[in-house]
Amino acid sequence: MIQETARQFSQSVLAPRAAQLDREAHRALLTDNLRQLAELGFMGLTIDEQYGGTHADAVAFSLALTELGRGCASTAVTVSVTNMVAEVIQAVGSEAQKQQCLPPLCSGEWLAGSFCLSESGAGSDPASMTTRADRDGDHWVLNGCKQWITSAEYAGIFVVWAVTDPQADKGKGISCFLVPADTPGLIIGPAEDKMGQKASATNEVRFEHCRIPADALLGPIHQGYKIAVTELAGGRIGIGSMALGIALAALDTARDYVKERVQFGRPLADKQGLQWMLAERYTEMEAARLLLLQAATLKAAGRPFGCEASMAKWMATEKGNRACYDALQLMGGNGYVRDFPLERYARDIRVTSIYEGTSEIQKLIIARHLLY
Ligand SMILES: CC(C)(COP(=O)(O)OP(=O)(O)OC[C@H]1O[C@@H](n2cnc3c(N)ncnc32)[C@H](O)[C@@H]1OP(=O)(O)O)[C@@H](O)C(=O)NCCC(=O)NCCSC(=O)C1=CCCCC1
Repeated sequence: MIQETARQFSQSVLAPRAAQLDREAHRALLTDNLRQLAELGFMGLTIDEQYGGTHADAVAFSLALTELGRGCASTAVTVSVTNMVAEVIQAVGSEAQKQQCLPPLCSGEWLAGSFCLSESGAGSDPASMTTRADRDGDHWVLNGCKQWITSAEYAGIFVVWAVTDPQADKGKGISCFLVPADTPGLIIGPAEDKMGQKASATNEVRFEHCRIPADALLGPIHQGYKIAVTELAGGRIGIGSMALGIALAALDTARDYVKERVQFGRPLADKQGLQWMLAERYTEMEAARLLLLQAATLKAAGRPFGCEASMAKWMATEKGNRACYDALQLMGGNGYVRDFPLERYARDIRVTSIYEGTSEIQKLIIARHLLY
């Protein structure tokens, strides 16, 4: 039911608006998409009903993200990150923090949540972050700068990682905090001018003597890094699922095109070389789908799923990029112009093998599971 609802919304609302969102980096349309998705229950998919969530599982989350990715990547990534933010609050938050944050996130009162982990010097290696949280009486004081923060300019709540024990071994002195958007000292920089996913804002977020109460600590003190890597694994299912959706949209467009387009007196679809391109790419995306569903099934069952999530993300994003490349190639010049959506799909999918852990980081995680 969730998959079908996502599919219908994606086809009827997201896809017709996606070109305009892309061309104009159209925040108002994105906002409208997000409000409607919140009403349909997509902002707290795995959150308990008592907090306003949909109480579905990771499999439903994956299926939904694939459908949303087919329609509009800018919208899909915002849904994926906001669900990840809601999940971390549900997983490690106190009862008061859940009551404070989850209903507004799930209902759309807060348009989005932001996940503030990366810094300019701490991307693939987030444990080397330098943002500090220093205790001052009944408060923590945040100082530092986060980069590549999805949705920062319209997020209602920020989950922020900062060093609380600079003397500790690497990764052992980091804690996690909840910071509402209107907190003095939280400063949002201008949005990056990106290659794709243009309607989704990506900002720098600075903390300048940003005072938050002691009870803004999210989860146990100094355990923040473990919380981050655990949540990233779940987020990778979302990003991989979205990449699958973008790739399938590209392949479906190219498949329809080669059936119509006539060259040398026959439809392009009759050329075996082009048939094989489609056969290979659809097969790879089917493999990605099964890996994603395997990772999601393990997560839903409460079993370890980190390696499987990395395998699924690697497959969906690397092969998805290849699928978009080939789909564009199949459409020739028409793939390269904005009259058709292929060039947007190719730009939108590119970042999926970079963010939420690069393909190289996914292989590092997989290799660790295989070898140690
Ligand atoms: C895996 C990694 C490459 C390397 O980890 P290290 O070697 O530093 O840490 P290591 O020694 O592996 O681990 C620390 C503790 O943590 C436990 N644990 C790990 N995974 C898990 C897990 N899955 N579940 C539970 N525990 C886990 C580990 O056991 C260890 O605990 P211990 O100290 O032994 O008690 C990690 O750094 C990583 O992943 N980078 C990519 C970051 C990256 O992906 N950003 C993306 C930022 S967000 C982003 O890009 C977005 C883009 C747009 C959408 C929103 C987000």
